[in-house]
Amino acid sequence: MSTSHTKAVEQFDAVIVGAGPGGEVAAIRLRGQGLRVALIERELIGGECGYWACVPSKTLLRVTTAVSEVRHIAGLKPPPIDWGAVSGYRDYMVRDFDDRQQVQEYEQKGITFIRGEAHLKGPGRLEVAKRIVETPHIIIATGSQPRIPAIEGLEQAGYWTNRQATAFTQVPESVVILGGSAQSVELGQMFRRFGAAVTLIERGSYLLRREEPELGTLLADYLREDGVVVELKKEAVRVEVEADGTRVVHLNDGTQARGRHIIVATGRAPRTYFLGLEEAGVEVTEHGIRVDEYCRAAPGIWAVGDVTGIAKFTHVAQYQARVAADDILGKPHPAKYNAVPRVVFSDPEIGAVGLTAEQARTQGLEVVTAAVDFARTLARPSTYGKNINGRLGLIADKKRGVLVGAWGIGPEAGEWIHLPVQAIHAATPVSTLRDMIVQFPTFSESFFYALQQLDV
Ligand SMILES: Cc1cc2nc3c(=O)[nH]c(=O)nc-3n(C[C@H](O)[C@H](O)[C@H](O)COP(=O)(O)OP(=O)(O)OC[C@H]3O[C@@H](n4cnc5c(N)ncnc54)[C@H](O)[C@@H]3O)c2cc1C
Ligand SMILES: NC(=O)c1ccc[n+]([C@@H]2O[C@H](COP(=O)([O-])OP(=O)(O)OC[C@H]3O[C@@H](n4cnc5c(N)ncnc54)[C@H](O)[C@@H]3O)[C@@H](O)[C@H]2O)c1
Repeated sequence: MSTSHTKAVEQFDAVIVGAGPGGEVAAIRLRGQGLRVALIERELIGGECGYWACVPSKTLLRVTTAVSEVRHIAGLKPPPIDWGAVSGYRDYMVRDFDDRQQVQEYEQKGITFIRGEAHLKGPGRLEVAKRIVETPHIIIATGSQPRIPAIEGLEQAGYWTNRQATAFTQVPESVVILGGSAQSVELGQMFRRFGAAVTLIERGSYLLRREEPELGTLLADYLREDGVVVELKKEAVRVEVEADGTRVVHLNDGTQARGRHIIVATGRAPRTYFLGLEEAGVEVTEHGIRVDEYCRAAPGIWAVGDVTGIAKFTHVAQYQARVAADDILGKPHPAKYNAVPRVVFSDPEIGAVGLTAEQARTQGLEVVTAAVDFARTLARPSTYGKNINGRLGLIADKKRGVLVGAWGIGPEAGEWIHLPVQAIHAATPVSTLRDMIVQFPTFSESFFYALQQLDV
């Protein structure tokens, strides 16, 4: 019998913790099959992606890319940037940090939305906002947060993460960015093109450490052409603030970088600390919640998205959400990650999928590669504008006669990289791909020419 001290227990078929891209897709898919679903979110529906990551950064980058595109076209002059209008559109795209309409839409769908931070309280039981919910199926979709390196003076000096770096109201005069991967490259080029002086500090020997090294080298050249100072093989060891607010970042080679703000973009850590996961039998490593190929983390618990640390992309969070939801619905199919697209929205864009040549060799494959230089091979670059170039590389397993990886840099790479994405996903034989007809003059023709070169 319940007393005034005992909380009423609410029962659901499934409870999803975190309403980022992963949590949203899982909730809608399960509700679509008639399950009683609760969706718990401690901040805003849409997660990091919707407010402080993909959406604002791509909205802002589109402006600087469009202006730059004009520079390449004969007879056009770059228009001035109206920052008020730009930031107004960014604010519209992040819904002015207001998700009331989303809450209503979920309720109309019959999903119970609960605002608050969820804590696991035993098998199938969660506490949130002074409510107790029970369910046989919990999906953890709590995302990731910035990994802050231990650098003397950094905490005292203060720093920006992706949150401040996508929600800023005035373009700073200068920034120093720590890290040299997707976040830093996108933010660095964006700030530079909005007029800030930018220094980017990466401890590795090339940018985009998970990609084909050639991509990082080409990208560094493009960033330097924009005026970004790219410092490779360097690390920050100490930070101090001068009287006028300038942050001075001392590097391990005795040099320094100076800026009004420091942006920390040195990777992201899983958001797991408050959930009580270990007690529930979930294994948590520094990369995230360990899951099997069905996104199962423990009996009655699934995990999807950044919190798994498998591949921190919105489309992967959404894919894993479909995998976990289908498992719960009794239609299991294992997750496959061999054809995940990885796009960096720099200018020119970077697209990649599958293995690098080095990774393929490490796996013992009989690796053959081919690469195509756009300006030398295609008609599209010169019809697109002046001084347009790009490159596409393919990596194949000669023994199986299929592609296992691809990388590209050039205008719209984020679109045409999906040709190899589909080929790798479907394991289409190279001999079949070679017979494909590709529209003239497009950047996609590079795929056709690279295929002809492959020794498969
Ligand atoms: C600057 C930047 C740009 C990016 N750009 C892209 C891009 O262009 N394309 C792309 O694919 N990826 C991009 N990413 C990565 C992308 O943002 C993430 O992969 C994606 O947000 C992961 O989705 P998720 O659902 O796993 O987590 P999140 O989006 O982090 O959402 C998790 C949600 O869970 C909530 N939560 C956490 N703990 C609890 C709790 N205990 N109780 C209740 N709620 C909780 C959080 O408040 C959050 O809303 C970018 C990342 C950054 C930092
Ligand atoms: N377009 C996109 O899809 C997109 C854009 C931005 C971010 N993301 C995702 O967000 C996640 C986080 O991105 P990220 O770029 O922060 O992380 P990352 O883990 O990809 O890269 C971090 C980089 O910081 C460097 N680094 C770490 N500590 C350092 C230090 N003390 N000094 C100098 N360099 C240091 C590392 O060598 C590495 O190159 C990624 O997994 C990425 O997939 C995706």
